[in-house]
Amino acid sequence: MKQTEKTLIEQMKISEFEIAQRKLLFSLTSEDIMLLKVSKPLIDRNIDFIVKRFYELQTEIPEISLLIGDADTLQRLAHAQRKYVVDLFSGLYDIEYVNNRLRIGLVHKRIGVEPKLYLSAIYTLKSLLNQVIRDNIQDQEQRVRTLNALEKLMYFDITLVFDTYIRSLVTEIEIEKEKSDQYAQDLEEKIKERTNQLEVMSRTDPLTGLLNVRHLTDTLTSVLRAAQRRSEPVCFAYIDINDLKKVNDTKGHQSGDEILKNFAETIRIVSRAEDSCFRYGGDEFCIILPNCGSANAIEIYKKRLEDEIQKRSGFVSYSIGVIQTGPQDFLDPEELIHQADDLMYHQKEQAKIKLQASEVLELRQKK
Ligand SMILES: Nc1nc2c(ncn2[C@@H]2O[C@H](COP(=O)(O)OP(=O)(O)OP(=O)(O)O)[C@@H](O)[C@H]2O)c(=O)[nH]1
Repeated sequence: MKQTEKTLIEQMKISEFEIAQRKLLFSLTSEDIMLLKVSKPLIDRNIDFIVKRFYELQTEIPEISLLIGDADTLQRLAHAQRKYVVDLFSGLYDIEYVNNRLRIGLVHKRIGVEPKLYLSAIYTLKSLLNQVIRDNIQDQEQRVRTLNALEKLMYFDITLVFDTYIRSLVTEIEIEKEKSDQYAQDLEEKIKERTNQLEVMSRTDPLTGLLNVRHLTDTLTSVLRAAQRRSEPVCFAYIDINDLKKVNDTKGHQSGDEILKNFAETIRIVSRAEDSCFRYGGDEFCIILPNCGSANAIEIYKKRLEDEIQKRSGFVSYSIGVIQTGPQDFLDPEELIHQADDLMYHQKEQAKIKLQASEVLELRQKK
């Protein structure tokens, strides 16, 4: 249920029982109530004087005068004060009476009437009422008991006003706390998001979007451990683009970049979700192929790679070295990388020798 759907009395959890308890707390008896009720005609006769004098005294205090602000507000307040004085001597201090007192605390908090100003106003009002009672009730015993009853009722009222005033303060603090909790939560989420972005950035090669070499050894170590537990083979492929320097020198560095990006995309497309693709650096790439033997790596993976190259860019020449480790004995990550690199280099040399031989043959045939 929304706060605005509850009355102030409900919000403050003040029941008939609670009102009776509070009356008991101040020894506000039915005899007191009777005495106040009996004084009603006397107060009614003097009400204009009481309210007028009350505001004369109140507006002499600069702080209060400033708070009241203008003649219309003063008139509205005087009207409310008149009603309060009448209520004080109504003899009816029920739920509605309590609700009106509770509302005062709320309004005071809202418009910034400090407790000291409220208490001084109550003191002024009580002095004026006491004066009227003293001047007009001849019977000494009745006069003393009426003054006493009025004092008890005004204390009863003050507690109600303070209850809502304090509750308003607490609510304000709770709202601020909620706001700052929300702010802290938002901040935490932003930091988490930013940390994730930074982590992804720290793991990614900016040109190709593949993983960078920083995490190669760690990834390889955990893949090898998992493979060891499951007795599965792992293949490691080391790839180097051929003659990238020539491309850079003849077509420009940007063309070289395009080749690297295109090749990285090709690797990504042909790899499975469980494969990890790295740009090792420069024009070198590595792929970890878990649960894959070298026959599959060469017959299936390499074939898919070549098909995709054909499909995408036509031609890019590369050298590749694929080393299988496991499922029984496993090389350590450094050795695996080293062997794959060696094999790639050997294949590159072989290809160069083959190319040179075919160029010599071509030249001879031309002659
Ligand atoms: N465009 C471009 N070129 C790069 C980048 N990183 C490295 N290179 C170039 O790639 C070339 C790699 O050199 P090598 O692998 O020694 O030589 P290569 O020309 O590929 O010849 P082989 O490897 O012997 O086939 C160098 O010329 C580097 O400048 C890059 O991010 N962008």
